[in-house]
Amino acid sequence: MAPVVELEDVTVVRGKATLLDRVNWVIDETDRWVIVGPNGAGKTTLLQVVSANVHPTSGKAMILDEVLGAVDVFELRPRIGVTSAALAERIPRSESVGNVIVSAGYAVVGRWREHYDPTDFARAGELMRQLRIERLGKRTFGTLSEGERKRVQIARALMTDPELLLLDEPAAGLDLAGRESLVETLGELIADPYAPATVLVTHHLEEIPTGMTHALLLKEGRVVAAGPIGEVLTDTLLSDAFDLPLQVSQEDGRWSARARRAATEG
Ligand SMILES: Nc1ncnc2c1ncn2[C@@H]1O[C@H](COP(=O)(O)OP(=O)(O)OP(=O)(O)O)[C@@H](O)[C@H]1O
Repeated sequence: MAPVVELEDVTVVRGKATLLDRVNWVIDETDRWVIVGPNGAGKTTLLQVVSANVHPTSGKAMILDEVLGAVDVFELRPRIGVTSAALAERIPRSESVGNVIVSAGYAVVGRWREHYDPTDFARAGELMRQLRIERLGKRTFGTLSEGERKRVQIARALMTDPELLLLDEPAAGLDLAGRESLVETLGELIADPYAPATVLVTHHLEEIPTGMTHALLLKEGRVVAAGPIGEVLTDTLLSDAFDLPLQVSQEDGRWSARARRAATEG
């Protein structure tokens, strides 16, 4: 089975800045990846490459069997579900939740005169149930809480039955209960063997749902480590990525990290 994503020495340069530096990465169909790294490490840039929104300056990016640069990205993008703060900002606040979700089929934000089939609405309804937002269908996006908005965006990202799902900091800005509830829902989603290959970007290990299989650590545009999650989220590698002595723990499939306390005398 061909990988869903294959990056070979992908480098992205803007002016004098190297945002990604010779990144090699393979995502297989059943993989659920988490990308962790400090602010400015290049996480969002990496997701932009994988979502066919940024082309590598050099290197090769193969996404869903297509080579970036040699494919019509407008055909490729509907095959990839994305949630990000930047995308959320483009959603009209006056749009109903149902329309925010169903309009993903046309890759538009803001429903206008597109035609939708009853199956589209049935699919949107099913996703709203899965994301536990079925009661919000008629509400406008602008009236939702941050947690509800995140769920609507995930439902929208899944609307086209994507082959790849990219979640850029899905739990950012949520309170503790909201985070825990969303992390639980994400865990349920990715536990489905038919769920698409998934990549989740986060700053916080506490936001990693159970069932994530792999992790990639980024620092200054470079991959510090990539592989099975248990081999990557270690004290040593995470401390290296964040330039801070860290202690990582895992319990019941959930992760956390905190600064290691300096040894005290006496
Ligand atoms: N067009 C650009 N020109 C120059 N530098 C850029 C440009 N776009 C992004 N950068 C820089 O590239 C680096 C990587 O940015 P990116 O947003 O990918 O990081 P990130 O890991 O997602 O960060 P954060 O965790 O803060 O969201 C940052 O230092 C950013 O300032």
